[in-house]
Order: sequence, then C-alpha cells, then structure tokens
Amino acid sequence: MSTPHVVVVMGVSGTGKSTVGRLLADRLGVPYAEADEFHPPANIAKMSAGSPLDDSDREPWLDAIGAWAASRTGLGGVVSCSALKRVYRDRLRAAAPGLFFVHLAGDRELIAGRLARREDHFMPGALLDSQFTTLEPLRCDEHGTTVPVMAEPAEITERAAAALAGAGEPPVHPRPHPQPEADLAGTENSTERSRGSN
Ligand SMILES: Nc1ncnc2c1ncn2[C@@H]1O[C@H](COP(=O)(O)OP(=O)(O)O)[C@@H](O)[C@H]1O
Ligand SMILES: O=C(O)[C@H](O)[C@@H](O)[C@H](O)[C@H](O)COP(=O)(O)O
Repeated sequence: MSTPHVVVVMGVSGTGKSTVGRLLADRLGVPYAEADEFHPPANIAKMSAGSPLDDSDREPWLDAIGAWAASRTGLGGVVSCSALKRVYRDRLRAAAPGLFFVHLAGDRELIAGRLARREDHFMPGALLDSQFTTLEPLRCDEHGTTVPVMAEPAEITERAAAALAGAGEPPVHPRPHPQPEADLAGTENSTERSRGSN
C-alpha cells in the first residue's frame, strides 16, 4: 500500500485554498485542516483591521500548521496555508519533511472578483495587493505543483490529484529533530530540499 502524502494547498487569499483543499482531502480520503483555524486571535484582529501580517506574526501560525502536518506524516492530510514566501515553506518543511505543495495560481483581477463576492470572511479584499507583493511562487527545486485557478474547483482538484499521483511516494525522511527558531527575515535555512515535480 502506498504512503499517503501530506499536502499544503498554498496561494494568496481568495485563490481557492479552502474550496480546493476540502475537495482534494475528500478525493484522497484524508483529513483537511483549515489555515485560518491556526491563527492566534491577534492575527485575525490585525487582518480584520486591514493590516497585513508580518514575518513575526506568521511564525506561531506556521509552527502550528507545521505541527499538524508533522502529526499527519505517513497518514496523509491536506492543509491550507498561504505559504507565500519560500522561507515560510522551508519552515513548514523543517517541521514536516516531505510536504507536497499545491500552488493555486491566478491573476489579481480574477481573485479580487472572487474575494469581492465571498461572504462571511474576516479577510478584507484590500489586503490582496500585499498578498501578491509577498508571494514567491514555488521554485523548481520544491516538491509540488502549480495549478491555474481559472477553472471549476473539481477540475483544479483533479489536476492537483494527478500531479500528486505523478509525484510517486513521498520522500522518506527521518523524524525531524526539534529545530532552533528560524529567522524568517534571514537567508534560506538548511532544510533538506525535496526534488521538485512542477
Ligand atoms: N475555481 C473557482 N471558481 C469560482 N469560484 C471559486 C473557485 N475557487 C474558489 N472560489 C470562490 O472564491 C472565494 C474564495 O475561495 P476560498 O476557497 O475561500 O479561497 P482561500 O481559501 O484561498 O482564501 C469563495 O467564495 C469560493 O467559493
Ligand atoms: O497573510 C497571510 O499569510 C495569509 O493571507 C493568511 O493570513 C490567510 O490567508 C488569511 O488568514 C486569510 O485567509 P484566506 O487565505 O483563507 O483568505
């Protein structure tokens, strides 16, 4: 029996992480975890007030998501997380080596339109520019794939699942040792890099 992947569905606010993440988890038969549930209340308050998060705001959030991902290693799971910068993804990989990233990518106008129509969410559409400014797309040495979001959610999910199937077994890593605090503002850390499949 194959080893299930732990998948991070990433991208800017409104790109479809929650929508596609839930569908992908159902498709794979694994649990889904929602990034917004991992924020300290202060982060929600800051974004609700119209201010973007900075690196230090995101540290406890990334660590909580990383801990969930680590708990699913070998079992499988899907978690949403904007994971906008490479150094954020390195932090997640340090906690849970072997993560597969699905970057949901779309242009600003398309996503702004979806955010404008989304109801009952704390994230103001006015923060979208800052999300795009911060975004560092997946690099070719990162284990993952990029899927355009100008399609129906079911089709996006199929494309993500196909990329995952093509990626084979998750890379085997020893259980990570506790890491010293990484400096998000610093240069890349020494996290082992997985072979990219995108
Ligand atoms: N592929 C899609 N086509 C049309 N609307 C979408 C698509 N994916 C998501 N949406 C809608 O766009 C909005 C943002 O999606 P959501 O999943 O909440 O994004 P995120 O979790 O990345 O912030 C929601 O109202 C959702 O229903
Ligand atoms: O700034 C970030 O790192 C992210 O934007 C993150 O904070 C998250 O995306 C928000 O909680 C909004 O939630 P959605 O991405 O679901 O809109």
